[in-house]
Amino acid sequence: MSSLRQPVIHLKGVQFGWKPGTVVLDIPELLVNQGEKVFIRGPSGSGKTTLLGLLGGVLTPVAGDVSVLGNDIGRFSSARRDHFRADHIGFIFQMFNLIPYLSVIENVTLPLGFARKRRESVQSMGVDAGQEAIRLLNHLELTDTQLLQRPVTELSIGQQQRVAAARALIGRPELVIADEPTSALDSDTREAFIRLLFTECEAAGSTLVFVSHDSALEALFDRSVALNEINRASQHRPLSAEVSEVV
Ligand SMILES: Nc1ncnc2c1ncn2[C@@H]1O[C@H](COP(=O)(O)OP(=O)(O)OP(=O)(O)O)[C@@H](O)[C@H]1O
Repeated sequence: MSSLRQPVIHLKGVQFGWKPGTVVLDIPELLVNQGEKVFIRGPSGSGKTTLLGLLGGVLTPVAGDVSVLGNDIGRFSSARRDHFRADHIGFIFQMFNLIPYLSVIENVTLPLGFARKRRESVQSMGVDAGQEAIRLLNHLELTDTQLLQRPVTELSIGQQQRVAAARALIGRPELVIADEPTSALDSDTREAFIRLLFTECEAAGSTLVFVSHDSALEALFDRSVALNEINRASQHRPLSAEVSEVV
């Protein structure tokens, strides 16, 4: 059951370890409200990507609740989590994960093939998938029509990053998760990208969780969360022996 008043993310008593007896994350509570743009910072190896894996239902906690849009996704079956992720969450990965043999537009429309809800969202706008991809790409300042037909491998890193953002945003997912998508860019380009991303998240009503170790970016966001401050595991407290490995 979901309602507009529920937070988009609510982690409660969440623990995760990659191996039995080890703990990477031990987070008593984390709340992110609808429409917030939250920056999560932490040094390399502090568990930022692991946290995003839990939020996206790619990983499941060994203890606690991972509630996304009012759904305790840690208790979903793997297939249900895959559907939930496709329908409700847009990801921007550090390495972008674009498909090299597809064109720019095909890369952007790709998630719609797996996500009925996002497909319907595009249909409800009275446009087709290709038109919506072009609209988003134009908003992200990729306007050269010839470039949009080309394989993504022919694009610069900054251009690929904006393609990855358009792919995450298409179909207006409620949650957009970005994992260090600016690390390959200079600081001016980084900030310009983040501002474009904010504008599009606001237009779509999407909540944004953005992870980075680059604290120069945090002032741009509504809120900044230091992972080490909310994560008791950063004090190297071992998990209880009965905790089993998470696959
Ligand atoms: N697939 C995995 N199997 C085992 N251990 C892992 C795996 N992925 C990450 N880890 C470990 O979990 C810890 C947190 O890693 P994670 O990638 O979440 O950190 P991070 O904060 O995102 O780092 P970075 O900023 O370098 O990307 C590290 O000690 C890492 O070695």
